[in-house]
Amino acid sequence: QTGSANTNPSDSADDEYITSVSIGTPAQVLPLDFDTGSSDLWVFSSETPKSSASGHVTYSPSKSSTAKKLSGSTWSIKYGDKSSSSGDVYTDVVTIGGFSVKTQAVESATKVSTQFVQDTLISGLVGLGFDIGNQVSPRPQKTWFSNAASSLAEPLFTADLRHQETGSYNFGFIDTSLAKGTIGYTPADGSEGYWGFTATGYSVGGAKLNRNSITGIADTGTTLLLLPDNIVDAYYNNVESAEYDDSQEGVVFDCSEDLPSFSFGVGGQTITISGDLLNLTPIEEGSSTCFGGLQSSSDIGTNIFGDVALKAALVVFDLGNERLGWAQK
Ligand SMILES: CSC[C@H](NC(=O)[C@H](Cc1ccccc1)NC(=O)N1CCOCC1)C(=O)N[C@@H](CC1CCCCC1)[C@@H](O)C(=O)OC(C)C
Repeated sequence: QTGSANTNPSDSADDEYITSVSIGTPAQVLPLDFDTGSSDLWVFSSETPKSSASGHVTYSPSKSSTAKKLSGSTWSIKYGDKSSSSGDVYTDVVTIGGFSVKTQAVESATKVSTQFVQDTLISGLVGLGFDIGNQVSPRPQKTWFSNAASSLAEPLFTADLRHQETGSYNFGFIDTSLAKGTIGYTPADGSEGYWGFTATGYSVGGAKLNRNSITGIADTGTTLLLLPDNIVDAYYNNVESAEYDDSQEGVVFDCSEDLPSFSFGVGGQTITISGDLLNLTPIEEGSSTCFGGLQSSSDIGTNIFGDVALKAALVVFDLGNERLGWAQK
């Protein structure tokens, strides 16, 4: 068996990607953000304070004949951007891209931080990280993918995120036609709950790849490509108008500048992110100053190959073989 779900950028900056998920009987369809950087499936629900839930699609377990309360279980989660949520837990049928998991832990939010209240485009997250990262207590729950894996044709999923167009999350199969290049595989380290891996080097503007290990995570839930300062500086030294903007907390530049590409080596392949993918968006509507898709990882403590990098590739999250595959798109 397999599953295939379309995913769409939330806004003109591709800030996040939205995928429709069906929960319960009859199906309640919610727009969720698939996040390989976390391992909890949680939703805005009938238990979320009305003031916080305003403008959001919500899940009502009481309206689902297959919902069951997981009594005594609670959850609480905090993300890299300091947003947070918490609540209690139900199990219900969850269908993604036509594939159903009958008894999936659906974490219902009784509290959500301001960022989530304001982001009315999503009603929660589907964590696609490793089960060890799940935040339900006293008994951690499995992710949707972990529950699905044993029934899928192959225990893997692919992410095909695209700039300002519809992409896909495919489960149980690899559609190689989505990629131009060969898929290069490298070991994935799930010990922290994320999809960790090591890139073998980088280059700017199509120059020869210099060799230096960059250890980081493949994270569909992070907008940017976040790398060490020395690499960020090496890139922006080629962008004449680039400067650090304190209020934007990142490097900005003239929107009119042609940006060089950025490449990194992984699994014996070279993934090249085109210059236009590295211009994220004007800092404000109509501004001629733009915000860079490549920024420093120094205040996070880990390098993150987020959506800006993932948009350049077809990425295979291969749980069965504990490896990540990358192919140029
Ligand atoms: C350095 S880690 C920062 C990362 N967040 C982000 O990347 C958020 C995602 C977002 C987009 C739109 C609206 C709201 C939030 N974007 C962000 O901080 N941006 C500021 C810079 O300009 C680009 C947008 C993050 O916390 N990712 C979470 C998932 C994320 C999904 C959206 C809701 C908030 C939580 C997760 O992947 C995570 O914590 O990863 C860990 C391993 C770092």
